[in-house]
Amino acid sequence: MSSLRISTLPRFGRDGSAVFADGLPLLFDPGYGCGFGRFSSPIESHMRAVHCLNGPNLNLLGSREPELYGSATLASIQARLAAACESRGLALHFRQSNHEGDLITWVQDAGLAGEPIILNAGAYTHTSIALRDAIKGANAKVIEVHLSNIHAREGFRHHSHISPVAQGVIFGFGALSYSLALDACIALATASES
Ligand SMILES: O=C1C[C@@](O)(C(=O)O)C[C@@H](O)[C@@H]1O
Repeated sequence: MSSLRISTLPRFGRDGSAVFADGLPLLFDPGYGCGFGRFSSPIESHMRAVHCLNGPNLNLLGSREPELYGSATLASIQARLAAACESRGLALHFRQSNHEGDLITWVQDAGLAGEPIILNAGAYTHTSIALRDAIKGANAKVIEVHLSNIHAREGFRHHSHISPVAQGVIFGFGALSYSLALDACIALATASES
């Protein structure tokens, strides 16, 4: 799996100079091989994989309270993220479980591997101190997502145990929340390495 490059990859001519598919040459190299001529700053990230973890009842998306969660199924969200990841050379580990312990194990594994997580913990968002501790304990980089606007709903959904240990939170955009979270993951990884 190649590392992420938010650009076309250059080809190398016989003389060793780099040229993009559109004919533009590599204009500068800041010393670590990721300076592309059309950009003023390095734009390479070494992020190789993204985890998308989904909690209880999200397997029912599509038929579950569509007025709140929309008509997209979890499989269609997975397909959309997989295509976006593939086009960027990233592996996607997409999982769903109705069991808190599964989510904790997956968060630990991704966190210890240094790989970012897009996390929709479902109702565990509002109840699970154990999940919060897993994020903190494994130093996991988490972007919390929700399909619905949890702050426009019942009071018990307004508190999240995840938010204080997340890098950021995206909610209220339906299935688009996931795509926005992936963009945020990539932007954060890119920024942290430039
Ligand atoms: O299961 C869910 C879905 C949810 O996480 C969302 O994506 O909007 C919001 C939670 O409050 C709820 O328990």
